[in-house]
Amino acid sequence: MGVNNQVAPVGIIGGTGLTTLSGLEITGERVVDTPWGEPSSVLVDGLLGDQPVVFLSRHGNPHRIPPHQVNYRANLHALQQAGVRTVVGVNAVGGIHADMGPAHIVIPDQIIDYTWGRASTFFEGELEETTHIDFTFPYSELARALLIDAARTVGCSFSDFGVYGATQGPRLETAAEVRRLERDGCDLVGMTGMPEAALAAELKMNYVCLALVVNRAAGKSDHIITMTEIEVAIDQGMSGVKRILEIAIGGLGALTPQPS
Ligand SMILES: CSC[C@H]1O[C@H](OP(=O)(O)O)[C@H](O)[C@@H]1O
Ligand code: HPA
Repeated sequence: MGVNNQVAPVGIIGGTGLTTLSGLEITGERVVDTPWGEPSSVLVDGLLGDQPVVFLSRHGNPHRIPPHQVNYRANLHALQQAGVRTVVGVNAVGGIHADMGPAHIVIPDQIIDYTWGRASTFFEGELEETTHIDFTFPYSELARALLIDAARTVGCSFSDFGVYGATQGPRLETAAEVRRLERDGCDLVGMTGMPEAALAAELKMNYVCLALVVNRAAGKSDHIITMTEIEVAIDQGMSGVKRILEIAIGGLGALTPQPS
């Protein structure tokens, strides 16, 4: 994996708080279908600066698809068909690590999957051979480096590491569940990180997560979690997420696909 001069569109999957991407100069919208069903939203084609982008809203637009019912396979397949080689998954998360409070941005380096019952692989049905992809490093290190450099330039509060614990949802966790996640080594908790990351890897796409902490995880503050505090953190932090994307996007577009 490296960089080249051929520009491919970058896929951005927007999550909670990023149903549309302001700043994207929209050039078109496509309703697409895939062998795995319909993606969550239309594909929005546009330019972020000079860089072609394909934007997809993970929970639909308006936000209506809960995390356990997102058709992750259709979303990733649709982006691949659109020529995307690199995908940025933007995620709202709960912070477990003490330094990861509301409006903090995290570019995680690892993930633990606690989800169940989701369609989590393209390798099923009548196959010619069994395939086991390597998933040691679930996020593209080159893409992470670009986001980390961009976050430094923005000067926002961010962490360049973090283990994302992907829970089933749609309910939030109990305090004891969060303590277990912490013992397991999770720094963040969200509901959509998997199988999105693994499906991108199966398609040999570069995948990276750009996470915005929108609340302290259950039991990690002196109050229960409210949608109001989440909305406040989104208002405070999403502008930083967008600035990071704007700065990193050209470099992300130049990344080549993962080697076979
Ligand atoms: C209380 S908000 C929970 C909701 O937000 C996150 O979505 P996304 O990762 O798409 O930004 C989380 O995973 C849940 O789906
Ligand atoms: O606390 C949380 N838990 C799971 N997913 C989340 N998405 C935002 N906050 C959270």
